[in-house]
Amino acid sequence: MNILDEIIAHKYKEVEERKALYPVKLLEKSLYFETPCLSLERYLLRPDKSGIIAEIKRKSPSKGDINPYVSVERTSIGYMQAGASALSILTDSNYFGGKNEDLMIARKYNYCPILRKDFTVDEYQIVEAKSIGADAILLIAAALEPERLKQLAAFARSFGLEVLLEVHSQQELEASLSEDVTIVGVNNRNLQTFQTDVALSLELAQHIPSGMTKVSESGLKSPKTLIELQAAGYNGFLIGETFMTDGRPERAAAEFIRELRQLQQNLSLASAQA
Ligand SMILES: O=C(O)c1ccccc1NCC(=O)[C@H](O)[C@H](O)COP(=O)(O)O
Repeated sequence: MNILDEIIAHKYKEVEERKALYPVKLLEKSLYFETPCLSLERYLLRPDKSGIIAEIKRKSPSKGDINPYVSVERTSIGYMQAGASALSILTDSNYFGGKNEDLMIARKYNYCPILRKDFTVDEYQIVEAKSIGADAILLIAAALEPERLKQLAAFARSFGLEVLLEVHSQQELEASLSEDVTIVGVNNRNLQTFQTDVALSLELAQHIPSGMTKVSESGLKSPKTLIELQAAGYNGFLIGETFMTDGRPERAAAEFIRELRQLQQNLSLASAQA
């Protein structure tokens, strides 16, 4: 069994337990339930922003502990002050050390789109995502049958949540697209080997229908790589480890974004002179 299959099998059990503990009616009483969502897609396309979705990730199956005692309040505020476009909060506890409260803290302190990064397999988790203040959810093509994925995407949209569809191949992409998906993420991490390779994003870019917002996910370590991805049509960049392995993730993000802006400025100067 690969790690994704293991995570998904565990998630089905976890969701059944949560349904018994916190019935949907209880979730619907949340403070955030009636609040309109902020559009992740719109923020990723804003020219004044970096396109970076900065992630809070305490641990992972590939790396073990990364930053287990991170302050979500300080880091999320710092990420946004550094120029991130949005936040990604891992709420899976068993494999990533996250919790719903992390997202609720990020929501309390930031006015920006928040992606609930979890392994969504059931409508219950979508109601939960909305109730804790998320603006978007992740649906992973490798974890769901295409028809099931489309049902969940439609359900998410009915709550105003946007969907980031995560794919690893052209086949997954073609099988999972629907009118409810406008943001496609290519995950550069091979979940069998845990190796990351940005070449996958560069290769799949041409197969993502125009009009979709493209996000490259995982293993993004340098601003130069983002410049290359931008040239291939990517507007969004999901970054976790590169920031979280620094004792001060928000400082790492600020340095990264400063360097990115400098590279972008050099490029536009060069093209103006040409
Ligand atoms: O990160 C892992 O080890 C992992 C293993 C199995 C499923 C998902 C996994 N990661 C989740 C993510 O998608 C990443 O946290 C996200 O794309 C950011 O990646 P990175 O910048 O490399 O931390």
